Amino acid sequence: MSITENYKLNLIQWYPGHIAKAERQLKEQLKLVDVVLEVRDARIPLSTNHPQVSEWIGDKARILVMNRLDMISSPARELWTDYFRANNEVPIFTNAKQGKGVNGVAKAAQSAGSAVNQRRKERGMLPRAIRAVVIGYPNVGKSALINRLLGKRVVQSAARPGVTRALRWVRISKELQLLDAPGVIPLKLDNQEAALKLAICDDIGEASYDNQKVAAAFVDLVGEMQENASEVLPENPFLSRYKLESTAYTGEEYIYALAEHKYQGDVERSARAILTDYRKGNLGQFPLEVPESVNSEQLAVSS
Ligand SMILES: Nc1nc2c(ncn2[C@@H]2O[C@H](COP(=O)(O)OP(=O)(O)OP(=O)(O)O)[C@@H](O)[C@H]2O)c(=O)[nH]1
Repeated sequence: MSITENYKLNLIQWYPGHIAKAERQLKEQLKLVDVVLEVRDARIPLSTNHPQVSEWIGDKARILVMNRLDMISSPARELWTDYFRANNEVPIFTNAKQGKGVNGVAKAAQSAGSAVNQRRKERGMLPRAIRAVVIGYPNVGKSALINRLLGKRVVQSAARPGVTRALRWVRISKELQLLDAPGVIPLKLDNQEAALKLAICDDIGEASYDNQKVAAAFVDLVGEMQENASEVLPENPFLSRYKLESTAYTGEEYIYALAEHKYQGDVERSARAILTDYRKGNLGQFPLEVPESVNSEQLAVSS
């Protein structure tokens, strides 16, 4: 049985009308640009990939940005780099909060868009600035990336998922323009394994899930990763943080045991602490997905 089935998780956030509207807005934004900067959460590169994005982008140039570099380990980064290279993609890893890797994104956008000016030249037209848009799932760091590309804080960047609004062109350089409003990719939650990881990473609205179930599933997921992909994890994240060994418990039992051990029996507090600690990096820096041989689907399936 999979972890999500085990906890009867049914994570749903967006209404169909809301999804259709977000999709329409995204397609409008995509029509305006030469280059698409697609931001994913480096902790969950597959779960922050919407299966229809490639179709929506069509033949426009795409730069794949793996944000939250600071939240994964170096072996995880290497595994993902190799995985994407094998698929003919060169991901750019960024920490948009601190600006790391962001210059590389601007350079890549400019060179990816240079074909536009080549075509204009062939038609006897003058070159123009390359137009780009940042797109991605809610809360992956789109606004933070735009702000860093601009070098100042003009786009609201919030810890709350889904805080994004109206359209304007902004100049990054003489050669590069950006839509100041990021394109929000509607969450695809019919894959519950992916939805669980989005919830753990706070890339989904909090109202839509039960902290205790999600935290319990997270503990189980980490346990499976310790068995299958230990090279990307710290040795014993829960023991180090809470002085309470996790391996003897199921995720659900652990939430209760931790509540007794540290939070006067308050299970909700225990669950929230675990999720917050992962999101803040207090359990160490590690991803929830690794590619290929130890791939995420396998990790999500318990015996
Ligand atoms: N640790 C870390 N935090 C980041 C990084 N990038 C963004 N953040 C933080 O993540 C939160 C969400 O970032 P935003 O830039 O608002 O994300 P967004 O994708 O624009 O979100 P929506 O507007 O909800 O679609 C903010 O608290 C940022 O400071 C990063 O690389 N590392």
